[in-house]
Amino acid sequence: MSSITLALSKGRIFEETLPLLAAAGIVPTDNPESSRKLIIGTNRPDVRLVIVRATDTPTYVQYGAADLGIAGKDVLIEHGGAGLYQPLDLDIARCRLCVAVQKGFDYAAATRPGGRIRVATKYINAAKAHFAGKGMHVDLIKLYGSMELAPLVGLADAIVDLVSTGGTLRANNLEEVEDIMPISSRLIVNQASLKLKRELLQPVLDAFAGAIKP
Ligand SMILES: Nc1ncnc2c1ncn2[C@@H]1O[C@H](COP(=O)(O)OP(=O)(O)OP(=O)(O)O)[C@@H](O)[C@H]1O
Ligand SMILES: O=P(O)(O)OC[C@H]1O[C@H](OP(=O)(O)OP(=O)(O)O)[C@H](O)[C@@H]1O
Repeated sequence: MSSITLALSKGRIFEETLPLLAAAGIVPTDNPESSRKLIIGTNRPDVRLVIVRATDTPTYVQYGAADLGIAGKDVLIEHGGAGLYQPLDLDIARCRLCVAVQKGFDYAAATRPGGRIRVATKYINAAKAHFAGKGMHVDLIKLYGSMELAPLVGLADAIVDLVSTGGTLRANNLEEVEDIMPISSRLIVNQASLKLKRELLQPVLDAFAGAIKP
């Protein structure tokens, strides 16, 4: 029997995907927050979930280890999108990619022509494209999390990070100085799976499309 595997990350993407799964008649048998299982069954014998790190989701789908998955646009930009079909913006896990600095830092002066700043980020590709678009040279420092700390301890002048409520920036005496782009999560599908398993995948894609909040 043919079956489909959906790659999801724990936390906000899993939580916000539950209603979409329900619309497709799919109910997970375990909650990854309380279970240590990485492969989770569903009420449907032909559908299973694999629980991966958010940044790994496109890789599982690209290589066909999962037929489909849900990943943030931020993650997709860094991955590059090779081998992936991206049919739907699910409009979940919404936030925005921003440049932020410590309050009081003169970003306008530091970014004048000829200026050079150090920028810490997990989002190297997106940051590179943003500053290249402004015609600026920046020194990028790759971090894997807690970017907000970098300007506070002199590691960088600015960060490129995700902002939602702004609470994390405020708590760390930082302020947003540039809005780069809105971010939400997209459905991604392995291109070969879409051809070979269309009969199983299409109803799931259609149900997700119908369940997206207007
Ligand atoms: N504060 C936020 N509000 C809304 N959406 C967010 C927020 N932070 C991140 N996201 C979105 O949710 C996705 C998953 O975020 P999550 O925090 O679960 O993983 P992560 O910790 O960024 O990734 P990893 O575990 O691989 O380091 C991100 O890729 C982004 O698109
Ligand atoms: O504007 P806010 O509402 O404060 O949200 C912004 C924070 O959310 C994300 O972190 P997340 O909560 O995912 O933590 P993690 O990256 O360490 O998992 C992001 O990296 C910011 O730190």
